[in-house]
Amino acid sequence: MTEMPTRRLLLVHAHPDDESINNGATMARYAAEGAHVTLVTCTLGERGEVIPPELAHLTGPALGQHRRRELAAAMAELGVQDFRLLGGAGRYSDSGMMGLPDNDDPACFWQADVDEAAAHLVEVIREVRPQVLVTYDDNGGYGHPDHIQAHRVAMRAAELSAESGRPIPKVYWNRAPRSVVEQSFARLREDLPGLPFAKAADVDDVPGVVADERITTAVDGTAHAAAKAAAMRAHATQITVSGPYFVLSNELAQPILTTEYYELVRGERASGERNSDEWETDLFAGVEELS
Ligand SMILES: CC(=O)N[C@H]1[C@@H](O[C@@H]2[C@H](O)[C@H](O)[C@@H](O)[C@H](O)[C@H]2O)O[C@H](CO)[C@@H](O)[C@@H]1O
Ligand SMILES: [Zn+2]
Repeated sequence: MTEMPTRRLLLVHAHPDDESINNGATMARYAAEGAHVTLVTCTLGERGEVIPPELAHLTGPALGQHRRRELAAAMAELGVQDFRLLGGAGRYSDSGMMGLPDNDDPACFWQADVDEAAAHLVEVIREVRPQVLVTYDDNGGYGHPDHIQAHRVAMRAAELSAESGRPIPKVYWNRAPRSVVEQSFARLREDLPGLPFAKAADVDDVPGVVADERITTAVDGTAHAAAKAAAMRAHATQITVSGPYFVLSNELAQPILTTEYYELVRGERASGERNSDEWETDLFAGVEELS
């Protein structure tokens, strides 16, 4: 059995595309640096809207299988080889946007038993033994049921791991500092006339936007900007990219962030001081001393 790399990162996401949007630069950077990056995706996004007209016929399981191929293509762009579906392909289906009757589908992730779903994730944690876990905040970033459930399952799995004597040293939520997002949108509004997009989204449309003070960690992935954009392009049913900007099927332009931001919610900041002005610059900072 080949020796696992010293540094091991586990990310838990709701649909194919979330990993590239939220963490594409971080994943590419750590994979390039030799860390073991494991992605667990909870559904195949079977209820997603489809952007390209020539693919508009794809719905349900056929869309899910297509998005599974998009995910594999995106992982190739990021250099990530370990990517899995929670409980195996098709175990949990896309729940649709909050409030829709789709949310009541017994097979959808929103209806999943959290402990049962977390047990599938604990199996991955026991195998990979990650020092760092990344997931969404308790609102799933923007209130989508699958994102909220992914948060609940990831945090429950971290709790179960700790209870069994295998705590994950550091747990982070995806975040975006309001000042950085506001500056990015100011540039976007200036550039908008030259883009193939008609409208800009609002700052608060960006998942996980919080006051700068909530941010603990900024991972500079600028060197991997091209890989992140290519990974987002690979999710062609969901994302259209133009330069440093993208739209989802709602056609509202957003900036592609290549420094990606996090809030440490379990474990100790490397500096050992909470609320210090200095942001961590490495998710693994201090881990060696911890594990
Ligand atoms: C980024 C993300 O989580 N996308 C989800 C989301 O898709 C959005 C949804 O279709 C919405 O109605 C559109 O306006 C928006 O543009 C889409 O991004 O929800 C889908 C259904 O659950 C999911 O498949 C998709 O991955
Ligand atoms: Zn999603």
